[in-house]
Amino acid sequence: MASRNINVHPTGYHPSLLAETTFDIIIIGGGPVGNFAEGRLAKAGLSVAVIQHELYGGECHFFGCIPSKALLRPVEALEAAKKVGGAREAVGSKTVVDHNAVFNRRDKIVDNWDDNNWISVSNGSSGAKLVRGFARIEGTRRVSVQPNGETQRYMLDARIAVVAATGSTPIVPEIAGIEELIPGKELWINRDAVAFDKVPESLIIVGAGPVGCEMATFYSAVGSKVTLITPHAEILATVEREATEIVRKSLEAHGVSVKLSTRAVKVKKVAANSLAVELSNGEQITGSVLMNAVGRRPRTHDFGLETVGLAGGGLPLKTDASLAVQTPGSTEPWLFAVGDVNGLGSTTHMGVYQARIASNTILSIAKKQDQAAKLDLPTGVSVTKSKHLDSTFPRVIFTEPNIAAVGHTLASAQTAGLKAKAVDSNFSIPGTWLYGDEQPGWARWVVEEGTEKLLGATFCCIEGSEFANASQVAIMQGMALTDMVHVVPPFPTRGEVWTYLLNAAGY
Ligand SMILES: Cc1cc2nc3c(=O)[nH]c(=O)nc-3n(C[C@H](O)[C@H](O)[C@H](O)COP(=O)(O)OP(=O)(O)OC[C@H]3O[C@@H](n4cnc5c(N)ncnc54)[C@H](O)[C@@H]3O)c2cc1C
Ligand SMILES: NC(=O)c1ccc[n+]([C@@H]2O[C@H](COP(=O)([O-])OP(=O)(O)OC[C@H]3O[C@@H](n4cnc5c(N)ncnc54)[C@H](O)[C@@H]3O)[C@@H](O)[C@H]2O)c1
Repeated sequence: MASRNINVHPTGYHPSLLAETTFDIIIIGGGPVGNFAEGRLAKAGLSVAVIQHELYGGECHFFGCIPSKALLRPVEALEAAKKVGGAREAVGSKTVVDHNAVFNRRDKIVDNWDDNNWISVSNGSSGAKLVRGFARIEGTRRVSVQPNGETQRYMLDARIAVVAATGSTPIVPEIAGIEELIPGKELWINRDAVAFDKVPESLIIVGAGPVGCEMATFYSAVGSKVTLITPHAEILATVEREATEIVRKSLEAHGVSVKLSTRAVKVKKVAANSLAVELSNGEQITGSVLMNAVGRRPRTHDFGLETVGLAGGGLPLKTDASLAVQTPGSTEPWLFAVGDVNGLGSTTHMGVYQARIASNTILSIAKKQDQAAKLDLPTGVSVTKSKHLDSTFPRVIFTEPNIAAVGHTLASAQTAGLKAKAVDSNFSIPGTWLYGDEQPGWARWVVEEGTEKLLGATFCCIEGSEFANASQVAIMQGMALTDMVHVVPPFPTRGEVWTYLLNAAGY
């Protein structure tokens, strides 16, 4: 990340300063998922150490969700205002947001990449001990910490459990010549894209998943000439096609050149600030920066997993429904894996859900070990099993318009062997006319034939990030359309699309 100073306060949390080296719980990774587990376990009365070698708050807080949404929200607000007569005249002829103001606001939101503030907010209220350094597993319930820039490893022991919350790292695509590019300048990963403070003249994004599409949305909205490349027949390949078509057309209307069904195979510097990229279909394109957005893999390499008979090397840590990892030779679970490191729906919200379940399991183990007297067990500690994650996994993609989805798409339901049908509606409803003019929008419920149970939902509309929440509850409760008829959204809101979906299904 060439353009920013990162302040990780290496000295304040050195392992040599620890008064004790045995804790009830050791959490490895201080991202949002480790932060959640730390709070739930330490507040209940367990002694907890959390080991973090980079910024406390993790990828999400400093290089993922938070800065990317800080960049995207002003774009969304401008797009929404442009759709409402009265507000439209007030914002005038502006087609792009003021990028300097957006960057300044983003910098404040991420505390200028200094984690002091987040340490005092999150770690300060949890009561856990923060230790700065790189952690490795060194056997059952044993962990070493290597401070940044040092070779010595300090040993810590856990009485009850070790929680792996180490997140993920970007995959590097196979593109000939990519190793010649200067990281942070000519070659971006997410860290560069969300932390940059200038608008590149042109940006070539490889990969059209959530990261690629969200960054294409932002950089095109501030005037960069963006090319988005995907090997799939449509962007956002795992989302309902009708929704992704709306988003692609919106990107194209904002000047993004979308290259479908092709790959970047070769990159070459042709001049200062100029790269030439060859695509697998023979096309040549140029741009000043190449952004790698082809996905992430669990951070399990160089993690000592072989010392407990497990494979690392970027493979996910496999868990049971309690988020416990089975380790050869252990009868009582002691290793837990939560968040991106287990590969089960790599988003902050799913990681935090898993951390709640894992923490409850750990607290239940602590209670069994006669520690109940010292524990202040939270209500709900008995919930120690996660539900089948694929069936209810909610996701939001913060493009223009947003896509909010939960559970199955029609295609994924059919692939899973379910007899499913689609019920669709557009957003031509009174709530939308009031919300703004000429808004794109589309919604789908995926319903099981015969039982009429809801299996999945997708909503694509402006400022639509919260739309899938009610459908998630319906799926979780096993609700059928016959029950959903009695759920009444208020008039005149865009939430009434629920009623129009019921109409379309014949209810
Ligand atoms: C650009 C971008 C935008 C995103 N937007 C969203 C969004 O809007 N909503 C959403 O839900 N998700 C989003 N995500 C995904 C989200 O960031 C991740 O799912 C989330 O950060 C996972 O949290 P985590 O705690 O598991 O891992 P991380 O946030 O990666 O934190 C793990 C931390 O552990 C540390 N660590 C790793 N190994 C060790 C070790 N051995 N010793 C010590 N420390 C270690 C790392 O330094 C890291 O900071 C986005 C991701 C990206 C890249
Ligand atoms: N709003 C959100 O919740 C949000 C936003 C951003 C990221 N995330 C999460 O962060 C993680 C990373 O996101 P992402 O978009 O980087 O990964 P992704 O895996 O979701 O998408 C990457 C895409 O790149 C494609 N791809 C693979 N190799 C390629 C190549 N050589 N050339 C071109 N395309 C290639 C993949 O098939 C895939 O479609 C995901 O788990 C995502 O859910 C979430």
